[in-house]
Amino acid sequence: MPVFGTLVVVGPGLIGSSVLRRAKARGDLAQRLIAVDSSEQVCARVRELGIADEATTDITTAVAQADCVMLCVPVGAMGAVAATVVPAMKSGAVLTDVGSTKVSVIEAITPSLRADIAYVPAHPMAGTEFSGPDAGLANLFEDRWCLLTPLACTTAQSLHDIRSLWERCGARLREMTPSHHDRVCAIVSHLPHLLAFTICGTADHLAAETRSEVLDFAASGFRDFTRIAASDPIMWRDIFLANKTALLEMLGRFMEDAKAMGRAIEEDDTAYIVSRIEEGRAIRKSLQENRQA
Ligand SMILES: NC(=O)c1ccc[n+]([C@@H]2O[C@H](COP(=O)([O-])OP(=O)(O)OC[C@H]3O[C@@H](n4cnc5c(N)ncnc54)[C@H](O)[C@@H]3O)[C@@H](O)[C@H]2O)c1
Ligand SMILES: O=C(O)C(=O)C[C@]1(C(=O)O)C=C[C@@H](O)C=C1
Repeated sequence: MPVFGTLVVVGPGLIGSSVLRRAKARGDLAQRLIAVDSSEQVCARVRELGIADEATTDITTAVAQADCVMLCVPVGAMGAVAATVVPAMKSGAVLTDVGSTKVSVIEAITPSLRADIAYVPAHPMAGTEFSGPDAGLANLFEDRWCLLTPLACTTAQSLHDIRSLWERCGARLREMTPSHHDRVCAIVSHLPHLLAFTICGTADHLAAETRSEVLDFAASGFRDFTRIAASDPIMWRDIFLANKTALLEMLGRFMEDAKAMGRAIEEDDTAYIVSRIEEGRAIRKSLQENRQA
């Protein structure tokens, strides 16, 4: 039995097209799949890939047919998209989103909400450095966490249905408050991206200044940073600005710890250096045991 009659995915990029692929592959997420994108090129590609029953730029006509609308656009676009989508939705339908930040997305969407539309904010903690409809994978969410931040306007039925949808995508589910979500993601996702973009920039500037070949020797350690540094600039600009408070708090904590490591190196404090490295190794091991690495 499908969770929804018609599921409309707005923004069938990496995340949206992964949901569509999973829905096509299983057949029990929704009876009918509609992809909506502001780009006609993206819609044409979705049609070629055959991952939706319909792909259109006509957002209001599409969402009027939806039992569930899933917003998969960059977090900075969520408010404007919701302002167009919500008035056109039919009574009793469910609105959900996959944004990487929750407080700002909820604040942006809330002014458009209606009493007869249930809203379930969600965030699948899975992705890659690639974007667009070609980047999606039917198994992207397998064994990954999907974080849900239910609100007063999240009915029990809508929460149950969105939980079922993500379970059928293979995800593990956890519920938390939006502000807790943003602090957690600031440290495990947003700060690592900030560090990756920064270290690549620093190495690149050094190479330019010294006209040297430093980057030619960027083999394994540095290469691992370059994977996430290849991520989409618009998506990450939006996330950094949307989660400013939590991200700056984590950046401050990180800078204190990095300075402490610097002092330990300066002072040949071997015990401190070893204990921090051992902490890092223990975290990697626990992720592996939890099948997250
Ligand atoms: N990439 C990840 O690793 C990841 C993981 C979890 C959640 N997210 C979140 O999912 C969302 C989508 O990320 P993605 O990586 O799939 O992005 P993406 O760039 O692959 O896809 C976004 C799509 O939205 C479309 N779009 C943009 N503005 C639009 C608008 N106003 N109306 C209609 N369509 C519009 C774009 O044309 C594009 O096709 C973001 O909110 C992001 O924070 C991303
Ligand atoms: O694996 C990656 O490349 C990702 O960037 C995925 C990642 C993450 O940082 O873990 C990125 C943003 C999301 O909101 C969720 C997942």
